[in-house]
Amino acid sequence: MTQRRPLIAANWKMNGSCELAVQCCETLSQLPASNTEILICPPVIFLNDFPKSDRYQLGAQNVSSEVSGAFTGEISADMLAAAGASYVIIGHSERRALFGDTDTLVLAKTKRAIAAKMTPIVCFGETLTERQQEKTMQVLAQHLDAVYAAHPELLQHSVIAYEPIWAIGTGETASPAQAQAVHAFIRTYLKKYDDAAASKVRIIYGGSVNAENCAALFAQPDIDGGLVGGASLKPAEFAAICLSAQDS
Ligand SMILES: O=C(CO)COP(=O)(O)O
Repeated sequence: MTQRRPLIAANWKMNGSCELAVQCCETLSQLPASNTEILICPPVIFLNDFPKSDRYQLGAQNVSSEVSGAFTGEISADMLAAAGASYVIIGHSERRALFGDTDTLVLAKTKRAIAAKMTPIVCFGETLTERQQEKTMQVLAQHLDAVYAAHPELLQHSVIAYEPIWAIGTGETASPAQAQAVHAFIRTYLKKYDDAAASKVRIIYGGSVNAENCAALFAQPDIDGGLVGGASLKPAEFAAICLSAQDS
């Protein structure tokens, strides 16, 4: 890791309970103070089950692209911020694949999050077929362009998550070298939008991160933390992952 502040984010997806929230707080509150930023993104219904703490921040897993109005089932950026979310995950591959989150929506949601003073964690990643066809960088470039080409000013307010779709929930992680190569590509590519912001932006890795494989990933120069799914539902393992980021 580098001079950029490490960020370890838990994406609970549609899992968890208020009991897990309580357990998670207790476990994280025992961690020694450090420079690592810890973030929990539970289903929004549980945001209020987390007591305020300087050990962790809270985030959401999605946000409406609209400000307010007749959008049944949606939650606006201002509402999430008022509920205590300081981050929001945008464009997760599950949203893109299952809920129609297009590049256009990802851009609109990113703008809304920033306008509400939240930090968007904007997710990008290739499918297995795209990787096998050696199209990873091309696909990423296209999706990065969709958000940042016309709006380079958004980059300084963003966190980027690289989540290869073939590594999500499969137990198959990108090797540290594979992940580093893509993170370095993303950082270099982003320099054309804003050189200073590209050096500073945190690029976190997601896809089967666990307590065993995290140290080698976090030791890579362009990997600034992790976006953790399954392993974040086990408080002790998530705490171990957070500790590992402190040591790297
Ligand atoms: O999608 C992810 C985080 O957003 C990764 O999920 P897993 O850690 O369960 O593979």
